Amino acid sequence: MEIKNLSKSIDNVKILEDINLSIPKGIIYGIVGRNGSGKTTLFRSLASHYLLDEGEIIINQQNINEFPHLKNDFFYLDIQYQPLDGMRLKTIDNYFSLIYPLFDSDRFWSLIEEYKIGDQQFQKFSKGEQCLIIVILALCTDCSYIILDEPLDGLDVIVRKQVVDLMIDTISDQERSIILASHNLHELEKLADQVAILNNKTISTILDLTTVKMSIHKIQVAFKDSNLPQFVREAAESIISEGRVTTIIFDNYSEALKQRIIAEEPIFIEDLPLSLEDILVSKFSKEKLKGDK
Ligand SMILES: Nc1ncnc2c1ncn2[C@@H]1O[C@H](COP(=O)(O)OP(=O)(O)OP(=O)(O)O)[C@@H](O)[C@H]1O
Repeated sequence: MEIKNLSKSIDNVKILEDINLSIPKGIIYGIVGRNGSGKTTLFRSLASHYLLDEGEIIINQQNINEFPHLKNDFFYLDIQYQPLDGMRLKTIDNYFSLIYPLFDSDRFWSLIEEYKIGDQQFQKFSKGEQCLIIVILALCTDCSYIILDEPLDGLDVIVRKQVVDLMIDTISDQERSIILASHNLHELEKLADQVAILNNKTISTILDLTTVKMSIHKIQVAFKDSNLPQFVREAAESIISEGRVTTIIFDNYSEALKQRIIAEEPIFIEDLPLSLEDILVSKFSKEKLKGDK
């Protein structure tokens, strides 16, 4: 799917401006943004709940406005409008079978049984159970693009794992993609293949996490006299010191650089796991860091 130059205003206020994204099949694509940055507006635009002011959405080289059947390729339940409240599972099954002619009812009931979900009106299920049901519903449609708004928000570790397993199952045939919003970077770093940052009404950065994680490196180091060698300062993207211990993020870390640091005889040097937050720091902090030196 290609999103080209998408812009959207609500009540004459520009919410999204010139969004460009390319979302391949078979991946989990994260959209990160602060509260109010426009994630839900983007999702409503993709799901054709909103008309676009400008731009186009292209699937297989076809504009979805010119080929309206392609709009059925998006799964998006706008839970702010509580679309399933009042429905029991049987009604939900009937409803989805009506909307999506290829809805797989057998699979729906077998997953409901597998995840031991009882039968009651949708609004009476816990948040985690509601989330599981929504992901199960998405999985049982034939939609290629499954949009989930904060799917793991507030779930305990067990339900979170169940939802994540279902998501991975969903994309495993390489025929579908999951597009999910989050403001929780830790959540996305384990899950998403690519992440787009929504900031100031537009996509400010797109990160391919697999590639990025190979080049960015985080270490903790301490030197006897607390002073960092100048070459380390110059190579670093981010430096945070607490007493003698300094945490450093490098873009383009190499074995040669590591050996050069070791040659300075630090008291200790240790590799640290890299988080998505570190990646963002490394991408955005260079200017600030230079100013601090
Ligand atoms: N129907 C509406 N009428 C007026 N303003 C709206 C409407 N929907 C969204 N907005 C405004 O658009 C901006 C983006 O809202 P949106 O819900 O898309 O953000 P979000 O990134 O999903 O936020 P959150 O992370 O808090 O869910 C906000 O400033 C919001 O007030």
